[in-house]
Amino acid sequence: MSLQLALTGQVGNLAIRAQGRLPERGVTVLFGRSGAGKSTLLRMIAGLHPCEGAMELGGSVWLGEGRSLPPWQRPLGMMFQKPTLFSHLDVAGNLQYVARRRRVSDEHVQRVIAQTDLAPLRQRRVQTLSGGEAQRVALARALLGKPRLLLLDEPLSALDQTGKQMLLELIARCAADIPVLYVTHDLDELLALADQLWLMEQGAVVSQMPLQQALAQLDGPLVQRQDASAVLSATAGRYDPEHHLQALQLAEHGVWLPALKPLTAGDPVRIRIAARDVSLCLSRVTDSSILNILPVEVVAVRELPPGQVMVQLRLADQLLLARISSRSRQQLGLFPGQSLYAQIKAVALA
Ligand SMILES: Nc1ncnc2c1ncn2[C@@H]1O[C@H](COP(=O)(O)OP(=O)(O)OP(=O)(O)O)[C@@H](O)[C@H]1O
Repeated sequence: MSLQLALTGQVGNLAIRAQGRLPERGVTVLFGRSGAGKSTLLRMIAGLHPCEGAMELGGSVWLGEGRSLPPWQRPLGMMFQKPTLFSHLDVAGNLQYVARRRRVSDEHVQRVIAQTDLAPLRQRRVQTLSGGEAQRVALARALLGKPRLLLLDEPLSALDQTGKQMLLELIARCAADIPVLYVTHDLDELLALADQLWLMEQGAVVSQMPLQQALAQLDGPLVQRQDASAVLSATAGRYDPEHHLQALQLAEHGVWLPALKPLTAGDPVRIRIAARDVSLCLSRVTDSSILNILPVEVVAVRELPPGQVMVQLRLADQLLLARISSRSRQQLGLFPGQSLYAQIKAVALA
C-alpha cells in the first residue's frame, strides 16, 4: 500500500511543495539541510500542519475531495527526536495505555514487545531508560496501532552509536512490511537505511530516486561531499575469531572488515565505503598491509577542484567511488574502461 501525495503549504516564510508516491515498502529518506522544511512536510502528511492538495493511501483519501481526515484517523505511526512517554508509568504501562485506546489484542501487544526486544524492560520506569531504550518504547507504541505508514522525524539524533545501531536494524525490519518515511540531515543514517531518497531544498522536494541511483550521479549532491561514499550489497561469509575479522562476499570477491562477533553466514549486509578510503593501483600489490584489494573498472572521472578527482568504479555489477588527487590521476593515466585495483583498508570499514 503506497502513499500518494501532492501537497502545498507554508511555514513562516517558507513555501512547502511536494509531489510523489512512496514505494509500498522500504525506507524513503527525506534528506536535506536544516531548515529545508522536512519536519513540516512530515507534519503535513500526519495532518498536524495545515496544507492543501491531495493525499491518499491505498485508495483511502486523507486529503482532497473537500475533506481532510483528522490526524487520529490516519493509520500511521510517528516517532520524533525525543520520545514523549508517560513518566508515571513503566514500559508495560505506557504500551498498555496505547493498546487500550487503540483496542488491540493482548496477543498483538506481545508481538510488538517481541518485535522491539522490550520484554526485559517491561517493568522498568521510563526515567531509568537509556535514550535508545526509550526510543524503542516509542517505536513499539507507534507499531501498536498497526500503522500502514511510519513517519520518523530524526529518531536517532539524540542516541549513542550502540542505541543507533539497534534502532536502525529495527526500523529496517519494520520497513520490510510497511513504507517508512524517515527525516534526517545525517548522511550516515541516509546511507545505512535508505532505499529511496527524497531530496528537499528550500521547502520543495526536488528529486526522488533510489539511493543507488543518487550515489551514481557524479555531479549530484551526495557525491560532491567530502564524506561521499558508496553503498554496496554483500553477503556475510566466514568469521576469523583470531583476528576479529568478518568476511563478506561481494560478487565473486571477498572483503574483510573488523567485527567483534560473527554475522550469520549468508545474511545480506550493506557496506558503506567512503571514497577517501579507497586508493587505486595499476597492479595487484602483494606486500602491503591492505587486506582488501578488488579488481575494478573505471566508469567515469570527475574533477573536484582544487586538486582532487572523484573516480567512479565498477565492481562486478556495483559501483564504488575513489577520491584521489589530480596528481595521482595523472600518474595513473586514468581513462574510462581501464582495469585496475581498488585498495580498501579493513579498518576503514569498521
Ligand atoms: N511555527 C513556525 N513559525 C515560523 N517558522 C517556522 C515554524 N516552524 C518552523 N519554522 C521555520 O520553517 C523552516 C522549516 O522548518 P522545518 O523544521 O520544517 O525544517 P527541517 O528541514 O525539518 O529542519 P531540521 O533538519 O533542522 O529539523 C525553518 O526555517 C524553521 O525555522
